[in-house]
Amino acid sequence: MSPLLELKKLTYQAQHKMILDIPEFQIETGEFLGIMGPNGAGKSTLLKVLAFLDQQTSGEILYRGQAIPNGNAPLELRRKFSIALQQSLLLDGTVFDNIAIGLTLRKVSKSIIKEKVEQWMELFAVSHLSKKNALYLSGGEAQRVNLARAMIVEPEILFLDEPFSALDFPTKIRLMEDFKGIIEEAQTTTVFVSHDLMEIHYLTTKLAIIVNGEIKQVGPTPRVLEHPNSSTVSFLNEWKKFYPVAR
Ligand SMILES: Nc1ncnc2c1ncn2[C@@H]1O[C@H](COP(=O)(O)OP(=O)(O)OP(=O)(O)O)[C@@H](O)[C@H]1O
Repeated sequence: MSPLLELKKLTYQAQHKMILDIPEFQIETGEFLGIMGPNGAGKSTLLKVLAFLDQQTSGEILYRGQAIPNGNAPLELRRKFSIALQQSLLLDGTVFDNIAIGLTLRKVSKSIIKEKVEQWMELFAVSHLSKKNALYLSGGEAQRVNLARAMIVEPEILFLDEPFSALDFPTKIRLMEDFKGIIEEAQTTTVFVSHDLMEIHYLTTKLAIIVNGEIKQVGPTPRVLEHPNSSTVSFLNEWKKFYPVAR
């Protein structure tokens, strides 16, 4: 069976600089892929290219074995993807309306929208905030609403760019626990950019380490963390001094 998404000979250049150079890479259905690497390594750029929010300079992206024309991913395909960023980018309106937006755009009936929003508000423990203006939420509440908004459309792939990084530690832990249960239940394929080894260790099943725009190591998360290769060992060992998941 073809991978869900596949990159072939992909490059991304900006201002004559090579930002990404990925000869091949696959994302399989159901995996929770972590992307980790130093500042400026190309993680967010890779996420944007994978989600068809930005165009590669050369190479191909295949969805279920079919090459997608660069810069012309059909709306039908883009609607299978959801993205949540570090900044929740909520709109001036109620929590209910913010979570509903993906369904409203898809012209889903009001009764189904109500049913689904209530279901997702409950899963993310924000039902009590339903009528509150989303611009006045705390950071943790806003990120719960952001994730509910991304999940309500039941995406085939969920793309996350550091969604927990601005949260204080207890808020982060509580949301990560809830989120992990939700993703496991929904079995959503997830691509997760993070700086934080604790988040990566707790959430992901597969880990790609990117340095200078190249994927230097990829494999099951425990294996990568326990057996860094010569290109990733210095990056991972710095982290492991403070978060000793494996030596
Ligand atoms: N459109 C652009 N024009 C110029 N440079 C760019 C552009 N897009 C990305 N870059 C550069 O590409 C490199 C990778 O950026 P990117 O944001 O993908 O890295 P990152 O790994 O997500 O970084 P961080 O961990 O700091 O968020 C950076 O040096 C950035 O300045």
